[in-house]
Amino acid sequence: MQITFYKYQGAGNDFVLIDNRNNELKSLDKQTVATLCDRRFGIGGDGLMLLENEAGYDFKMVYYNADGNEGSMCGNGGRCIVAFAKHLGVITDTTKFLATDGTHHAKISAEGNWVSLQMIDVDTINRDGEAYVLNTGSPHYVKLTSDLDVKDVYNDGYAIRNNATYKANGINVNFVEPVRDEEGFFVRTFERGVENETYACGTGVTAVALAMAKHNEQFGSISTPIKVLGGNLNIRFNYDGEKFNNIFLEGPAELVFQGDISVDV
Ligand SMILES: N[C@@H](CCC[C@H](N)C(=O)O)C(=O)O
Repeated sequence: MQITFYKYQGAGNDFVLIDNRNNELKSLDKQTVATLCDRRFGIGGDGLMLLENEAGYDFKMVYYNADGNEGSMCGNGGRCIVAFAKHLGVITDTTKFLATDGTHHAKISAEGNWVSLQMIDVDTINRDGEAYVLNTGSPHYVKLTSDLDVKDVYNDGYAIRNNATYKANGINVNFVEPVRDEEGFFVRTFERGVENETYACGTGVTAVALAMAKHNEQFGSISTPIKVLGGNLNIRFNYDGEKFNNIFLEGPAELVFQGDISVDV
């Protein structure tokens, strides 16, 4: 069967998007998703999303990681699917959609390339040694480090993601360093499901911003700029010393190209 796909990127985290409102794709098997996301044998992407109809919502986001498994929440994917929904005419400038972790509200700029996405509230941050472990829609490990620009993120991230604690369910591993002479942080992430470093991870930078507020005992209404390999993101939230709410992940979401490809379904 021939399908039309759209390739989006948000700060270099890239995705294949498909409009499945007519439910033409009844199911996508693991191998088909992995091949579509393959950078040599397919379109290429860190993940694949289906935009589907859902009663009571503007749309539903169905997210697969590049390895073909259905993933948990993807923050940059969420921002990209909002831009896609605007491109399709499903929404105008605000939206309420359903994802695997629940309801999300978002706003998109008039030009359609800047998305502010509300993330789930967070009330638990655990420790694993010096690292912080929390769930922002996907599970994240956050570790402060130095010399992040030359760090071996692939090997160090792989070792943590595959250690005895995390191997079975996996975890996304974020390394973070404060930016010198500027506000905010530089973050590099080894992503579960891609099983490699990506250029950005939205739920990851959200986890970093919350963990760093706890680490630095910063309370109230907070805005945290974060640099990643693929650009700049910003996280806004409230922290009362126990719970984090009104969490917004903000950044670019751009259509790169579109095309047709044949898939076995
Ligand atoms: N790139 C994503 C994270 C996607 C989910 C993740 N790989 C997982 O299933 O653990 C983001 O922007 O949040």
